[in-house]
Amino acid sequence: MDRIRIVGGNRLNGTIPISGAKNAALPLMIAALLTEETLILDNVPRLADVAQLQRILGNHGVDIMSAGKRPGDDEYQGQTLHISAANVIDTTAPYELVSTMRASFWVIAPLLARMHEARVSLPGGCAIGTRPVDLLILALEKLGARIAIDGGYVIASAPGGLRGADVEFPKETVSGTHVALMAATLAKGTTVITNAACEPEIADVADCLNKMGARISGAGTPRIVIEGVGRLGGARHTVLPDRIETGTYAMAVAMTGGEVLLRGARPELLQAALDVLTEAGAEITPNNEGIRVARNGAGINPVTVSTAPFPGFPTDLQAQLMALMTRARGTSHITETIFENRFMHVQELARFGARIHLDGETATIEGIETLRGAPVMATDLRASVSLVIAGLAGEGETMVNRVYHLDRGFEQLEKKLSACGASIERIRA
Ligand SMILES: CC(=O)N[C@H]1[C@@H](OP(=O)(O)OP(=O)(O)OC[C@H]2O[C@@H](n3ccc(=O)[nH]c3=O)[C@H](O)[C@@H]2O)O[C@H](CO)[C@@H](O)[C@@H]1O
Ligand SMILES: C=C(OP(=O)(O)O)C(=O)O
Repeated sequence: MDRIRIVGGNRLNGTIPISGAKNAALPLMIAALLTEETLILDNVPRLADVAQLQRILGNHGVDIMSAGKRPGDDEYQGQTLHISAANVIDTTAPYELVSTMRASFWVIAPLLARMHEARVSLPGGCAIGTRPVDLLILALEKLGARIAIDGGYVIASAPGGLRGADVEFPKETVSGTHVALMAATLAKGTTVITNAACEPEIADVADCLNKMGARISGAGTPRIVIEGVGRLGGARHTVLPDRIETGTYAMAVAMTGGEVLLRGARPELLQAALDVLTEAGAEITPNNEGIRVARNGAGINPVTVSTAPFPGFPTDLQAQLMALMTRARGTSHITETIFENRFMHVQELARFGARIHLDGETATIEGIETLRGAPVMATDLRASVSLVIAGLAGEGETMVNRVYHLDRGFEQLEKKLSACGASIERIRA
């Protein structure tokens, strides 16, 4: 497996283009199953998860054409996918394909809504907690689906089609909201989702569904109303910029010092994280090209932060913030409220000399002046990139093993960072 080698100590200076959001691109690709017409998606990031979802959709009989680059496109330009689910030939999503990626389970919603049946393996994904799918099943049952679990598969059917209903989530769930939203677009009658997740990726998917002919209002708020329609058609939609990639590079700059323009980033997608970075001592300046992040001279201030659903501080930036705080001038506290076991990076950050104490869902980080490079490995995507951030500041060499996880969510990470002066390279297996 490939590895990433970093020699720490360089400041970051330059421009980093921000890619399309993984967590919007995946449900948008899945939404193509709702129509026999072609859905065209622009700004789709080139990621392992996108490639894996292409395989999964291919197994259902979906045709995906990826348009090549045009003259004038730069090397970071996202791809354009033409996705056509004219003929769904198989409503089963098998274990071998679904087990590596959480979001692939969500195909259950469009398959049920359009084909009235689905057989989908229980999902895998990042090892950050138990991650049940009970709330997704609850939502589909509310919409009239019959569901059984057999041999590790969720078997769902709705012989006469789904029916609109009130779906009230007992806790906010991004996956539950995506599934309920997609399923309700083709249900008979009106669906009202309450306590819906408000993440920007949900609003982006709803925007695209509306372009396809759906009738959705309120996406991005806790109450979404969907009036079911008989069919959806084709559309063209651009994936919104990745707020987690944006926050990750902003933290990398705050860690190393320097000044970087995060091109194409949108501040309103991650205001809570930008506020924390300002408190930590970074200068954040949104402009019409993106967000400029700088830290010149000043040290890193400690912070106290709890993760929370949008618009709070995202759990997907928790590990990166923790890496940054290992070098703060004082003691920080970070509480993880979304996933019960999202601290796999703690023991790996300790290899750099970081001082972190875990007590239940709160980590106490005692900042130190100097991290030292080390061989490290992580078992999930955001934990892996937190090790890259630590490596960029660590004295000497860091080797990040198992980069498979990084490739799931960060497009051309080593190229983007080395273009800004980092000493970072991929060592191919
Ligand atoms: C592909 C994608 O978009 N992944 C994101 C999505 O994950 P994901 O959609 O899995 O996250 P959810 O919002 O659904 O999960 C939030 C919490 O609800 C729990 N839960 C969820 C569903 C369920 O049926 N039962 C249940 O108990 C989960 O275990 C977790 O503790 O949102 C998370 C929270 O912002 C992010 O960290 C992930 O990057
Ligand atoms: C946890 C993540 O992904 P997934 O939900 O696919 O595991 C993530 O994007 O940080």
